[in-house]
Amino acid sequence: MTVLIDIISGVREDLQARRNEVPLSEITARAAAAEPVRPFDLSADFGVIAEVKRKSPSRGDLAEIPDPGTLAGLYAAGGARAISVLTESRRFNGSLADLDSVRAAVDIPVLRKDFMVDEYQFHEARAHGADIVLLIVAALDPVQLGEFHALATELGMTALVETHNREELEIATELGAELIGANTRNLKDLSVDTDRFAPLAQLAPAGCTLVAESGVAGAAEVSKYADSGADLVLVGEALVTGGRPQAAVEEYTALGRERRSLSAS
Ligand SMILES: O=P(O)(O)OC[C@@H](O)[C@@H](O)c1c[nH]c2ccccc12
Repeated sequence: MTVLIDIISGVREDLQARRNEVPLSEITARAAAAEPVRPFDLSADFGVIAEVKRKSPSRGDLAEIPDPGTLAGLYAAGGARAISVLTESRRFNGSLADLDSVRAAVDIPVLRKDFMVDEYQFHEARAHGADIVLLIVAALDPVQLGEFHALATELGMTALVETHNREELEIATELGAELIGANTRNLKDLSVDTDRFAPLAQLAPAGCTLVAESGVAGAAEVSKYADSGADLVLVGEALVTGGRPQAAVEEYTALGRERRSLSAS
């Protein structure tokens, strides 16, 4: 069984438990009553989506993060464009409580980073204040992907449509996704190869906002992704383990902007 299928079966079990506590009718009502969405400006300058990530299936425990709100505050002070919060519990040790504390601590958009496979999770994301949700093309059939994209949009959220290869990028393009992620980590075997970004960036539709996901260990990868056309970089591990979250976000943002302006001229 691939890692992705395995993760999703755990996600479905946990979801069933939450659903027994709070039925769909109740979660949709909570979503409708939630704080308004913070719009994510797709036309802004190069930026960093900074992730709150405690653990990962490939690397195990990364950082304790006793207070995700405090970490998010440092990211925001460094100029992060959005905060990504892992809410998957079994492999990433995340939670909706983390999403709540981050949303309360900052005033920039917050991404619920999870394996979204059921309509319930979108209402739940919004009920917990999410402004952006992740849609993983590899995890969904094209019909579901279309339905979930429409649902996220209907709820006012922006969907980050994550791709890993040419075929998935074509599906994201067909969908009309405005925010497309190219993940250099293959979710089927978890290997990262930063060289995967450039060929995908080449294929991205004109006018979309492109996010380079995974594999940023430091400035070198930020430059590499920006030079290949990334509008945003999504960084987890390096920020939670590096000990200087605010300075690193500042540095990556400045560097990416510089590289983008060089490649534009
Ligand atoms: O820690 P990294 O290598 O900076 O990666 C961050 C992010 O790209 C990664 O957490 C991620 C990308 N897509 C995902 C989907 C599910 C869970 C996690 C992810």
